[in-house]
Amino acid sequence: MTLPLDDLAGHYRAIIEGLGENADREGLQDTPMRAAKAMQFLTRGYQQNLDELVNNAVFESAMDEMVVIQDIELYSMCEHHMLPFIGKCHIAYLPQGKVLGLSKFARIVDMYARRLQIQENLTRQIAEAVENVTGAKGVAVVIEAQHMCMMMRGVEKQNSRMKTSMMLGQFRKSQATRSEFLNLIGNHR
Ligand SMILES: Nc1nc2c(ncn2[C@@H]2O[C@H](COP(=O)(O)OP(=O)(O)OP(=O)(O)O)[C@@H](O)[C@H]2O)c(=O)[nH]1
Ligand SMILES: [Zn+2]
Repeated sequence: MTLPLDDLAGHYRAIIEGLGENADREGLQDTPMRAAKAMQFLTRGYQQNLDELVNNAVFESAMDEMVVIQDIELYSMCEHHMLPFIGKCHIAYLPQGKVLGLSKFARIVDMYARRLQIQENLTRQIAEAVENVTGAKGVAVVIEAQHMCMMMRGVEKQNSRMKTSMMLGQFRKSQATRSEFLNLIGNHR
């Protein structure tokens, strides 16, 4: 399902005028529709769902050791200011009979990142999705990101990063499992 763009473009025109600009001047004539398409792209996660995305790419496997997918890049939009936050996501899971197609981890990250988010909820949603799809004994997700709302405006801090983690199942119960994961992703960086 794709939402109609004309309404959104009209709202962008109002924003441009609200800024005191002339929406009809040459450089801005196509901007409302362009901006509407860009924003729809940046929030395309609303048009996706987990079942279609995974597309049955869950495979039987006797693998029962930790699997880590590291440094999945992430572009999201903060729900407070509608400004980007950008970073990396690391995912680990302990399979129990089933493994998930590698690309699907990145697709899950994107589906939830490409919405209006706060980093904490994004972290939790990714972890729960991986748990649901794989039935794993445990899932861990760490996100480290920089928020434009803190860099370009507000407190204007250029170097701070936010780290969030969500530990489910064995990663929550066992300090050793958690440490193994954090060591593997080099969490001292
Ligand atoms: N916990 C959390 N906070 C976030 C995230 N993205 C933005 N924020 C914060 O949301 C808060 C909104 O605070 P408000 O005081 O309502 O808004 P504001 O006046 O624009 O805040 P300042 O950014 O401090 O200027 C700010 O502290 C932001 O830094 C996020 O992903 N997680
Ligand atoms: Zn913000």
